[in-house]
Amino acid sequence: MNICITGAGGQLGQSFKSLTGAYPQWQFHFADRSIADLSDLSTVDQWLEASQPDVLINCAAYTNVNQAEEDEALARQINVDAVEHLARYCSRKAIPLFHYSSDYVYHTERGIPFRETDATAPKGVYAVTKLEGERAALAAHAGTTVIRTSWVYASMGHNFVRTMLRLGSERDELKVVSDQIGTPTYAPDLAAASLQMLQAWRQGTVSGEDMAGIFNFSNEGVCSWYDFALAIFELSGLECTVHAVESHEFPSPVERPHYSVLNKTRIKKTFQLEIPYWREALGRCLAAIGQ
Ligand SMILES: NC(=O)C1=CN([C@@H]2O[C@H](COP(=O)(O)OP(=O)(O)OC[C@H]3O[C@@H](n4cnc5c(N)ncnc54)[C@H](OP(=O)(O)O)[C@@H]3O)[C@@H](O)[C@H]2O)C=CC1
Ligand SMILES: Cc1cn([C@H]2C[C@H](O)[C@@H](COP(=O)(O)OP(=O)(O)O[C@H]3O[C@@H](C)C(=O)[C@@H](O)[C@H]3O)O2)c(=O)[nH]c1=O
Repeated sequence: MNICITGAGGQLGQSFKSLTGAYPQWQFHFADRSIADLSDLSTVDQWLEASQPDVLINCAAYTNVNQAEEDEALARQINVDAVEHLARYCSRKAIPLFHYSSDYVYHTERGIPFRETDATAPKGVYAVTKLEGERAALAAHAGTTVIRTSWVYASMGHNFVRTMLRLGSERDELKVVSDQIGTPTYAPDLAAASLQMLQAWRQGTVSGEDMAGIFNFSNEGVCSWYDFALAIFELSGLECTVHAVESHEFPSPVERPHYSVLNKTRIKKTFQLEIPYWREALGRCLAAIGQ
């Protein structure tokens, strides 16, 4: 089976790369932006033609939440138009498409872990385009699997863990928001779960129909960004005093949700997944970084 993966240079894309050894029965084809540029669909089509996917996994996205406010056209091109294009291709070929979305699409004041069927109310260009991208993909191809995830980090790339380690080594004190609650997701755990889903489908324990649609996924547990920062410094042994602040004390052009914890019952039950606790996953990430 040919598994083709876009956005190979990102956190999730690289995490898939690190797991290929566990699936010797499958052939993986990775494309970063230099091979398949989602803002130039002819390069995407050429790569698809050459690699002939049996499954397509889209890890490419415009993910800079603040910058997206100024780059709306590009964010929409990558997070919506290109996703619809990929979904149309998968529909024509009758192959599964895996695509990723964000906890930021929910953004309502529910205060109970969000189920996939709950109302959405995204704020800001990034979150709005992520929701539009999900909808476009699901409308174009019934065999689309959308995984909504949150607070993704890895030992490489741009993420909160690496930012905290950098700032913590430069400063004695940091201010971190304590009124935004969610769950971190270690990118290799998300990649591993995605491959377990495909394996269940391939082995016939889960049908293509049951694999399609929207699923939430994050690590287990709940924390604020402040708690997350404290854990990063505690587990890495780096000394830095962290002050809990409210969101308005860390000004940003985009409002983040105060609560975006995901209910993961659907993915756990459908695929019999055991999901690691966020602090344990953070420990593995810090070990991989060498902290
Ligand atoms: N990061 C997070 O906190 C969260 C991410 N998600 C979603 O999970 C998915 C994976 O995110 P993650 O791996 O963390 O994100 P990253 O930002 O680490 O990776 C995104 C990748 O997309 C690539 N990309 C951007 N523009 C293009 C383009 N025009 N053509 C081809 N590739 C492009 C980037 O390439 P380059 O390296 O060249 O810039 C980058 O490698 C995304 O759908 C994201 O929206 C959901 C919730 C949280
Ligand atoms: C660096 C820093 C951030 N913060 C706050 C800002 C923000 O509310 C929170 C996290 O910072 P980030 O820059 O990682 O935030 P952000 O880029 O909004 O992270 C989001 O990225 C997109 C792609 C997603 O889909 C989301 O799930 C989420 O991971 O911490 C502080 O309070 N103090 C700091 O020193």
